[in-house]
Amino acid sequence: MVGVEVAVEGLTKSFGSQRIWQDVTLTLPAGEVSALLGPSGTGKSVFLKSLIGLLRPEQGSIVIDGTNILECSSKELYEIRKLFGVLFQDGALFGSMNLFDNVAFPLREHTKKSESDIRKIVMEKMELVGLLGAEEKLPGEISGGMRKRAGLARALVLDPQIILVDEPDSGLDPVRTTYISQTLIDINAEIDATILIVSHNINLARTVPDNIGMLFRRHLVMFGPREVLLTSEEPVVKQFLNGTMIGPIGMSEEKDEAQMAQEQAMVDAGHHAGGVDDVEGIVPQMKATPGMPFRQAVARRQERVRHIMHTLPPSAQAAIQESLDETSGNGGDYDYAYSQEDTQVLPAYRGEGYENTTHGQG
Ligand SMILES: Nc1ncnc2c1ncn2[C@@H]1O[C@H](COP(=O)(O)OP(=O)(O)OP(=O)(O)O)[C@@H](O)[C@H]1O
Repeated sequence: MVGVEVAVEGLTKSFGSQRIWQDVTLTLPAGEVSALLGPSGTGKSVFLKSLIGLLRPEQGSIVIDGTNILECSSKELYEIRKLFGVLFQDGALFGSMNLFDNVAFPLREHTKKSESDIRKIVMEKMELVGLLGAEEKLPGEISGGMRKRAGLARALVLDPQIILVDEPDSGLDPVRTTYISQTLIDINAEIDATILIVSHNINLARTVPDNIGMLFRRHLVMFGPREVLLTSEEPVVKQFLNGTMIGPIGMSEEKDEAQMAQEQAMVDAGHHAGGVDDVEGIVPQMKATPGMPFRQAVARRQERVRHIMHTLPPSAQAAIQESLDETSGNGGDYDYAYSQEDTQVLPAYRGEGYENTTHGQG
């Protein structure tokens, strides 16, 4: 079963007189992984909360499984919400419950499953996120990365068709961020859920999603196949992807012309603009861990993108054509990104944070 599509049209949200974003239109393709990027404060979390009906945009529609959740009854909304699994930034665990009970919570709340069935499901999800053995721990006793993975396990127990993830990288080091990214890709391979990740992590944006969108200055700058954003010449997109100070994104507010000119002059005079050196173009997308099912979303997306190819900018078309050529050459088989040695890192990592993990001896 492939996850369901989420179709957003003309969505506008304000708090009082503060407009957060307006006229946002995008479709999360069924069963694919999408990411929504944007500088801090552009309303990514507000967008995510709107999709599950926790916040109510004043205009537009959000159609999920044939139902516009902005117009439906609360009973219908309740049913639609059951399709979702949500991972909030801090994992949103109950501090007084151990990880097992936290993960079991939605099952006890929303199903009539027996305790032995619940145990089976909980242990399966704990294994998927690499937390087997930590069931008895309290959220306060584990690292932020483990809490996130426990939150992810809990988001998965009702077999969601849509998974929303709010900043999976917040508070994690780059390596842990990559592991959680890998877990999300593996989950997509395994259950074919529609996934939306909200983030401002550049590495994650470059390597994880099939589709990318970006919010800036109260508008959706773009949304489409990853190649469109990753090859974009749009100044705000280029600045974001390279993390430099040069461009329209400022420290707090948007910059004015005078400030941009002043910063450009400093850089011209040899001042480092920060960020990495210009990374151009596209790096390969993460693949499911060897041993996981083949990620069906890849072929589905290729088929979909083939049909809209002529509507995309030339640079994106060229990048897509290149990836199509690569995969058609060997009968649609993708070579694995990880060597045998790399995969052996995983079990060791899975013991991360347990008290009896042996540490190096200096
Ligand atoms: N319930 C609320 N009531 C009033 N204003 C809110 C509410 N929730 C969010 N906001 C405002 O909406 C704006 C966008 O916030 P949001 O958290 O969605 O940004 P974000 O893009 O997710 O930022 P970050 O990347 O820093 O997490 C902020 O100005 C925030 O103050």
